[in-house]
Amino acid sequence: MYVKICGLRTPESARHAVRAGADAIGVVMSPRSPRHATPEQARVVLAAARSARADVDTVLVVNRMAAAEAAALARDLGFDVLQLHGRYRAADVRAAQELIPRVWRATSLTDDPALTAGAYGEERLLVDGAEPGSGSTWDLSQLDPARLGTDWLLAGGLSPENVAEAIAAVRPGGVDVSSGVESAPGEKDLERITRFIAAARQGLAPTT
Ligand SMILES: O=C(O)c1ccccc1N[C@@H]1O[C@H](COP(=O)(O)O)[C@@H](O)[C@H]1O
Repeated sequence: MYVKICGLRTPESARHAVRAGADAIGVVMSPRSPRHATPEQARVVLAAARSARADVDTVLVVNRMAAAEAAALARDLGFDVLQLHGRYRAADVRAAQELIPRVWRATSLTDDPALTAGAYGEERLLVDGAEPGSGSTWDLSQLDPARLGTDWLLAGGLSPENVAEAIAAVRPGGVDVSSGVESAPGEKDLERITRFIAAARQGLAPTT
């Protein structure tokens, strides 16, 4: 099970997430998010994550930013992957891939009821709730995993307490969390990060 811990802004939280076993770490650059990072914070987080494990996937997460602008930002800051939230077209994904080949498309059943993995040429599809980064859960029973293959990522309101159940329900290739591993908006809780990764990997509900 591939695990991404998102919304990191400090070197301590980045190192911790990677040492605890995260496959990917995310930095959010979206001014309305409580996790919005500056370019300098992004550089520090990337260096810390890579010092813990050189081959960790580093992901720039943006919301409704022009795709070419986001791709240039991801390339210039040295991210491995660009995660696009918003209503993009296949042409936007292709344009972004000219600058950074690894692009993940994040969408929801609300924005894209006919969800199909790879439909826009993205490396990975991330299926989220309707409000990215809100921590809100959504109705997984509305999803038809048969359309999604095996490599898609599930997000939206996941936490150490519910991730095992969510995985059992829809069998994603990976999971992504932001709010659910925080003690307050934008404040990562290292113990919750450890518990989330363990629960996702073991498929067991963790004890509190
Ligand atoms: O985390 C954010 O603040 C954020 C802001 C804007 C776009 C995406 C964001 N995060 C991504 O949202 C989902 C789920 O987040 P949560 O666990 O429900 O808080 C996840 O893909 C994050 O990468």
